[in-house]
Amino acid sequence: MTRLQELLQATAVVGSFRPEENLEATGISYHSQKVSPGDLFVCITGYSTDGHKYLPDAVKSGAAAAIVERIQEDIAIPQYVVPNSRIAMAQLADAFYSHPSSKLKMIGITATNGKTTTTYMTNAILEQHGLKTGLIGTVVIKIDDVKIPSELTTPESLDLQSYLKQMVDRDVTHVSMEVSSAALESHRVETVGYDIVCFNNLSREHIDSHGTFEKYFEAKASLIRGASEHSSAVLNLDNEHAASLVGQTRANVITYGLKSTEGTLHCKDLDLSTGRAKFTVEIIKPFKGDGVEYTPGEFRVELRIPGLHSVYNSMAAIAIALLCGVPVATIQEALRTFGGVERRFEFIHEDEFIIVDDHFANPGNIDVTLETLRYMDYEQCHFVYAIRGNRGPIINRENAEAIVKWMNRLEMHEIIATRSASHVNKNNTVSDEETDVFLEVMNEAGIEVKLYRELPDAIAHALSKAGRGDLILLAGCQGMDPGAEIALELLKEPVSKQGAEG
Ligand SMILES: CC(=O)N[C@H]1[C@@H](OP(=O)(O)OP(=O)(O)OC[C@H]2O[C@@H](n3ccc(=O)[nH]c3=O)[C@H](O)[C@@H]2O)O[C@H](CO)[C@@H](O)[C@@H]1O[C@H](C)C(=O)N[C@@H](C)C(=O)N[C@H](CCC(=O)O)C(=O)O
Repeated sequence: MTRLQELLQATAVVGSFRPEENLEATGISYHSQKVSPGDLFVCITGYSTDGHKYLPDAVKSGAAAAIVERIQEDIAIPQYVVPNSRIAMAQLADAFYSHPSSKLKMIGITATNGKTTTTYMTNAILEQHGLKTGLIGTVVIKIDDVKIPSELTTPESLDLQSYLKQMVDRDVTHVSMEVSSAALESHRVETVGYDIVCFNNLSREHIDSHGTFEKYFEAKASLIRGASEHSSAVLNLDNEHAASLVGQTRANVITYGLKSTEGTLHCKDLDLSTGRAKFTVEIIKPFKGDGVEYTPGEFRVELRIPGLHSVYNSMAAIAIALLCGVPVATIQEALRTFGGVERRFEFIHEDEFIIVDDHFANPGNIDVTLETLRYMDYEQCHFVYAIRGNRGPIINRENAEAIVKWMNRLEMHEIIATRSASHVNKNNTVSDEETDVFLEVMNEAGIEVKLYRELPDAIAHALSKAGRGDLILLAGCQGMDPGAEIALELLKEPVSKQGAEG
């Protein structure tokens, strides 16, 4: 319980209605269905509805006072006016939970692709070092050994601060978290004091919610630009957007790159022939980590997970771990055993032929996945693609163009596609328009498309063609992701029939 007057010091109150001096807030809430008696209810003007409309419901559930952008005169509880409720909520939550991020080593990672893998890798290294860790991201919220399924990539500020408080209470010291552009734009991480921020890559995803690519970049860049002089910014020099931020932050900048040799860390002698990466990390410029001073030198790294994208993700995780003072031998061991995240270039079968499963969400992701094939030794690739649904034809055109670009480079002339809705969740159906734009791009490029109604038939076709040394790439299959499951099931029995095309 916190005295409301004290709590309100945390934010800029510009007006009030029926203010009360001695009120106590038992909690904070922003959804009318989650209000507990005595709560301070924050009315948020949302994208789809307006939280002010739900103030009567919140009062019925016992809200004692409200934060509003506009006074609701017909509601008799004390109301405090703020210019922006989302910012106010972030500030109030931070104060209510006693500023938990200031008691934790906070690592915030942003990127279009690889945020989940990079946070998982970072967390794996920190755990290998014997630290008590927290993890916040798309898949899970991990509070030491307690795991809670995630609803968003980056939680709403109130939930985030509550998780951080629970981490403090359980003696967690280091937190790796994914920071989405949506979260940055909607002030979810406004009051989080990051010790390390990282920007790995940027490509055209989520532009729909930001309007333009520039706005999307600006949202992501704000994580780096807003970092304090006491923090470190880890930037990928090979990505022009990340590199452009080098001179735009007060943070101590640590850079990495495969192509660029100008930065702090350089990845060289890269071997991707088995798909799994082996490389040397060269410390080019001296820098400081927690309790350690690094001088120029080098060390070898072997990843269990494949792909060029994993190399970039691991370079980010290595830079972060070094900044946290984790010994090189611990980093090497953690990365050698790190098993990866589901559906991120996941080897699901390795025998006479290989089957790789990948979520393939956007052009940036397609680029890194297909570029990995360029370095791998295999006979033929059988490419099964589940056309993306529910995101409109623009992203499907861009995805198709990215696929064509790489199919040409890889000299692949056939793609096995499916628009089956049975394999996607209810929010993710594939429209005719989305399918047509894909077929149009393939047709223009002279690529033969074997279009199957059902994913199992498409996979069965690939399996019937696969020979010794071949690679089957299962790509796409958004939603319930049973592509891998179907393939493994089909492998148990001889393929008797090919599916119905059409
Ligand atoms: C576009 C966006 O960011 N939307 C988020 C936003 O929703 P909103 O502003 O539309 O909220 P709203 O539905 O209009 O409601 C307004 C207010 O009324 C309240 N309300 C609403 C209904 C009701 O019955 N009672 C009630 O009190 C709501 O709690 C809210 O406070 O605020 C909500 C509450 O925090 C979020 O759940 C919601 O995320 C939605 C589900 C979402 O899909 N967000 C995506 C875009 C997102 O954030 N994605 C990123 C990942 C992107 C990436 O991978 O990079 C993420 O971090 O997850």
